Parts: sequence; C-alpha cells; structure tokens
Amino acid sequence: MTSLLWFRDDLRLTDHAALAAAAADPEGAVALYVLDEMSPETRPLGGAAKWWLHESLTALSSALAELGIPLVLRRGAAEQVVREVASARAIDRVLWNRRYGAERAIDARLKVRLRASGVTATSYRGGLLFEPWAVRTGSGGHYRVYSPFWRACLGAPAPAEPLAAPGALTPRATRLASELSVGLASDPLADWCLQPTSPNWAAGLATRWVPGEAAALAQLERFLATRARDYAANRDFPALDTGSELSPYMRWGEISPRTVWHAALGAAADHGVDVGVFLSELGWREFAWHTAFHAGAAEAARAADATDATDAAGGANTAGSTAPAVVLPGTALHERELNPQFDAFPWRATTEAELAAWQRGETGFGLVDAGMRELRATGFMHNRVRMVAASFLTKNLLANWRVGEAWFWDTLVDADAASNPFNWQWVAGCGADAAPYFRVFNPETQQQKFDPEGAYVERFAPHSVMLPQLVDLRETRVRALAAYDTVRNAPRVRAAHEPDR
Ligand SMILES: Cc1cc2nc3c(=O)[nH]c(=O)nc-3n(C[C@H](O)[C@H](O)[C@H](O)COP(=O)(O)OP(=O)(O)OC[C@H]3O[C@@H](n4cnc5c(N)ncnc54)[C@H](O)[C@@H]3O)c2cc1C
Repeated sequence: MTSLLWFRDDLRLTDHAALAAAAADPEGAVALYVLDEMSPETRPLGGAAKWWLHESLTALSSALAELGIPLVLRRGAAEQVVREVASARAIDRVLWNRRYGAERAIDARLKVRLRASGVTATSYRGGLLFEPWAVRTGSGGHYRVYSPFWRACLGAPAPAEPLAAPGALTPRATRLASELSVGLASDPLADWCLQPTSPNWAAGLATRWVPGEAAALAQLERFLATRARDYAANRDFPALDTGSELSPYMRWGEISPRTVWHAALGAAADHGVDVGVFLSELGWREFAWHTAFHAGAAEAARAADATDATDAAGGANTAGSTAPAVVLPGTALHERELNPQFDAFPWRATTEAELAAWQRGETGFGLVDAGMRELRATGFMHNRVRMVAASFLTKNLLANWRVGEAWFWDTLVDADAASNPFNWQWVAGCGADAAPYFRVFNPETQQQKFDPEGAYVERFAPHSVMLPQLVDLRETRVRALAAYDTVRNAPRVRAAHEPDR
C-alpha cells in the first residue's frame, strides 16, 4: 500500500519527518499539495505569497521527481480533498508534518475521519524548535512575556538534529507510485494563476529572490560565512544588509528552524561566530507561534484528540498528548487584540489619500517611505524599518493595526500567519509582551540613528525629502497618547469567565 504525503508549509526534503517516513515505504509514496482558500480556518494568501508559492512548488516538484515521488496538486477544502485522494484504492496511510495555527482544527478533524474510514493518519514534528504545549510556566500555563519564554526554551531539551533528505525510492516503489499517480488527476500549476501577469508587478521579487530549498540552504551557508559575524552589532542598520533574509524560506518551510539552529551552533563551534543574538531572533518566531497557538486554543476543548501528539523525541505521534486540537473560530491572531484594553481603542478611519501615501511611500518621512518602497519593489522590508513604518501608521495616523497587517499580508514574501499579526500588535501596543503604547517611534530620529548616512533612504526613496510631510509628528504623537488615555484604565487581562477573544 502506498503512502500519501500531504505537504503544507514545509516545502522541502531536508529535515522533513513525514517525508522520511513516506520515502521508507517499500510500496512507494505520492505527495499532495492542496491550495485551500475555502476552509474557514485558512487565510487566503496575499499576492507576494502566491508568487513565492508558485516558484516553491515548481522547485519542490522537481526535487520530489528525482526521488521518484510524484506531486499531485489540488485546489479546494483540504479536509475533503485529502479524503478524496486518500480514497484511491492503493492508499492506506496519510502522513503530514504538524502545523500550529488555526488550520490544525482541519487536521484534527481529518485525522478522526480518515481513521474512521480505515486509513492510518500520522502527524510528525512541524516547523518549530519547541512544541508550544511543551513550554510551560511554573504554574502550567503558557508564556505571555518573551524573555522568560526564551529562557525556558533554552533550558528545555535541545531541538532535535535535522534529518537528512531521503535517498531515491527503489525502482519498484517508484513504479508503484507512478502508476498510482496516473489515476490521481493533478491541476496544472499555471491554472492556479498564482503569478501576476498584466501587470506583472512581481519582476522586482524575481530579481531579489530565488525561492526553493536549494536557495534556502545556500542563503543559510552564505549568511553564516559572512554577515553572521557582525550580526549583533549591525542588525538594526538597514543599509548594512546584515540580516539572514531567511524569513521567507522559513515561512514556507523550505528550511527548517532545526537546520538553521544547528548550522548556527556549528558556525559558533567551528569559527567562533557569536550566534546568541541571532538565535534569540529565532526565539521571537517561536514566541509568535507559541502565542498564536495558545490564543487560538479553546481551553475547554483542550486535549480532545489524544492521538494528535508528539513523543519526547519529536517524532511520530503517540497517545496521551495535551496538545489542544480544537480551535475557536475568530481567534486567529490577525482577528482580535491580545490585550483586551484595546478592544475599545478609538482607532481613526484614515482617509484614502493618507493610506495611499503610506502604502506608496509618499509620507515625506524618508525611513518610512524607503521601507514602504522596498516592500512594494521586493516583497521585503528590514525589521527596524517595519517597526518604524508600523508605528507611523498605528500612532501618527492612528489607523487600526489590522489595516497595516493586511497590507503587509498582501505584499510580504514572508507574510506569516503568526509573526505578522504578532509583530503588528507588538508595535501597536495591544499584543503579547508589547512595546508600551506610549513608545511612539519618531521616524526622523530613527533615521538619524539607524541610517545616519542616509544610504538606505537614498537606495529606495531618494526623492522623499522633497515631499510635503503627511503629518505633524509632535501633534499626532499627542493625539495618539490622548487616545490611549481613553482605554488605559481598562482591565489588562480578561476575566476568567470571559471567552478568550
Ligand atoms: C510590523 C512587523 C511585521 C512583521 N511581519 C513578519 C512576517 O510576516 N513574517 C516574518 O517572518 N517576520 C515578520 N516580522 C519580523 C521581522 O521583521 C522579520 O522576521 C525579519 O525582518 C526577517 O529578516 P531576516 O530573515 O533577515 O531576519 P534575521 O534578523 O536574520 O532573523 C532570523 C530569523 O528570525 C525570525 N525573526 C526575526 N525577527 C523576528 C520577529 N520580530 N518576529 C518573528 N520572527 C522574527 C525570522 O524567521 C528571521 O528570518 C515583522 C516585524 C514587524 C515589526
């Protein structure tokens, strides 16, 4: 019987536990990717993400073909599509790597239904270093503040070594998989229209990025051999290009955080590179997902699916998990404030002209404009500049953070279901462990500090200095603080009986 391997945000061969298991099947394996824009738990992809996905699936399909594993593409509600494909006569087990957002409710339901129909369903460790339910406070809860969270992670058993990519299937397994895939219709990738045509706004993305696992591994190697040495000192200076630029590769699972983690530690051991600050940035990614996982989990519905679990080694599932399997609708991080003080915050309805000026990088503030233009041109923005641009929108323009989060969701190649809303809420002041609301970044002083020569602004927005400034920084800061005064005395935590939303 052939295995069906369901790929999601893990478009790679290395350190892919479900693939390693499927490739060992003597009867062969068929891979499946489902473009699911229908299930209520999924968030439709933005434009830049779609562009990346097209490229990434192309690369994955070729890499799998070399192993002897055909990739089937289908569009629809995943719960239905996976069951449909799995009902092919020769498939008796379905495998996937775990995910941690709202979509895990789909996986939990699917597991139950597959098993009820006699198909084995097995989930494996996913794209995090530390399983969200395994990192617990002293009182057994989850963490709401980054520093103690990361200390707890560093004190936990180290992340497992990454698995090697599997070798090619045996000729017999390859033949069986190929025969089976002939009967499983696959959508032509072009039919999904993931790439823009007229106009083709993605030319700048294609110039800057090469999606796919091979490029991800090369990028990691390059970073550790060069930029990593000065990362801690230079990471806040956008003109110096010191970031790893691994975020889109991690977003799509083209490289696993375990691979990054162990390679960084290897560089530290072999070449004395100090990677502590870099690893702590991976910690922010972990914390964003830890927060998303627990924000979406209905405590009352916890542990309904005792079979959706992981063993201590991070391998295949075992019984006895406390992993919450049921997710309440409307509890994804982009849908509500983590801090209930902000439930009644008087966000301003920005005018179309204000929003367009921010989106196009025409605010007259160099650092904001350069960041927003970098984003439009390349699908990426430096972290420091993301913070300044987000602060400008949510504080100087007093726009609801959701407006900016949605724009980043549409335009970032690394648009991530946890990191994006988590960071927007962090800047806006309403998130977990957020920057206090009264910390309003001043784009002019931020530029003096982090782009003192103006090299970054010159690269992306050389004419910004000629534009009239969209707002008066001092007045709008005072207005933002006055708005905060209206909610600052509201309770900071939800009462125990209140639903967590
Ligand atoms: C408003 C706003 C929105 C953001 N949206 C996203 C997003 O959609 N996707 C995304 O991956 N990151 C997001 N970030 C975080 C951060 O800006 C990017 O991860 C970082 O700029 C990517 O560059 P890099 O790969 O060179 O990072 P490096 O500095 O090399 O860091 C290494 C890795 O650590 C992780 N990381 C670093 N900083 C953060 C952070 N603050 N939060 C979560 N993970 C982090 C990323 O995976 C990154 O690739 C956002 C930040 C802000 C302020």
